[in-house]
Amino acid sequence: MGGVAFSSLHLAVSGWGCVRNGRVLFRQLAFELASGQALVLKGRNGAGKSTLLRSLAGLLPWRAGALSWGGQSVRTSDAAYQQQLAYLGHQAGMSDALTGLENLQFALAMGGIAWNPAQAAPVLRALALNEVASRPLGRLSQGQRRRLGLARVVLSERPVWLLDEPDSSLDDAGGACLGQVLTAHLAAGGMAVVATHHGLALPQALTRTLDLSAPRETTC
Ligand SMILES: Nc1ncnc2c1ncn2[C@@H]1O[C@H](COP(=O)(O)OP(=O)(O)OP(=O)(O)O)[C@@H](O)[C@H]1O
Repeated sequence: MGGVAFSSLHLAVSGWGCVRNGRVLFRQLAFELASGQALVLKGRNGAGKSTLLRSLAGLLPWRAGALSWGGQSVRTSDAAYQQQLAYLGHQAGMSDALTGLENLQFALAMGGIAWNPAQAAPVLRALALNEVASRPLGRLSQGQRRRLGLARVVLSERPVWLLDEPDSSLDDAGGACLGQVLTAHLAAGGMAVVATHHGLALPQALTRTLDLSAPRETTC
């Protein structure tokens, strides 16, 4: 699929805690990721997977903790940190009126990336989007929308992927595509934090799992 190669990246989270509706979802949470590594977030509905991802993306406040990128302490609002992130939430964050391709072009332009058809073609092909990407998003199925969201992440050229249930609505083939796309990203030196209720086809040696269900003080 080509794409950008990353190297010598390091993300560290320590003492991380989030509160929602006055309830502590987790505290003293810690993990580190280096180039080529993934953290899979597991846990029952409401355990806090989305909250953790959104707090790491700077979309929700966190109550306590420290974050470092490349050995330097950062805040989630810092541009230097934000520029590393590709976040995929439950919502696609795309316009139903625009076609899939137009949505991708717009999202990439917002991230300062010029549309490159030669670079986009293999990604669209790998995600089986060739036939549907020229249709308005509003006429696509949930799984097709999810694949477009993944295409946006892949084409973002960002090293840190924060993915909230990227496998939702995907069929078996889509799940396999997701595994390939993630594996290629890790092989290129990227990193990922991925929430899922299912199994992801990821290289085991490069993947750790953090279960937010039971413990309130979690180190990984
Ligand atoms: N918009 C919101 N406003 C207030 N509280 C919320 C909101 N969204 C979620 N919560 C609460 O925050 C807690 C954690 O929710 P979160 O969405 O992070 O869990 P999750 O592990 O991602 O769940 P799921 O597996 O269902 O996606 C839950 O108790 C939930 O009720």
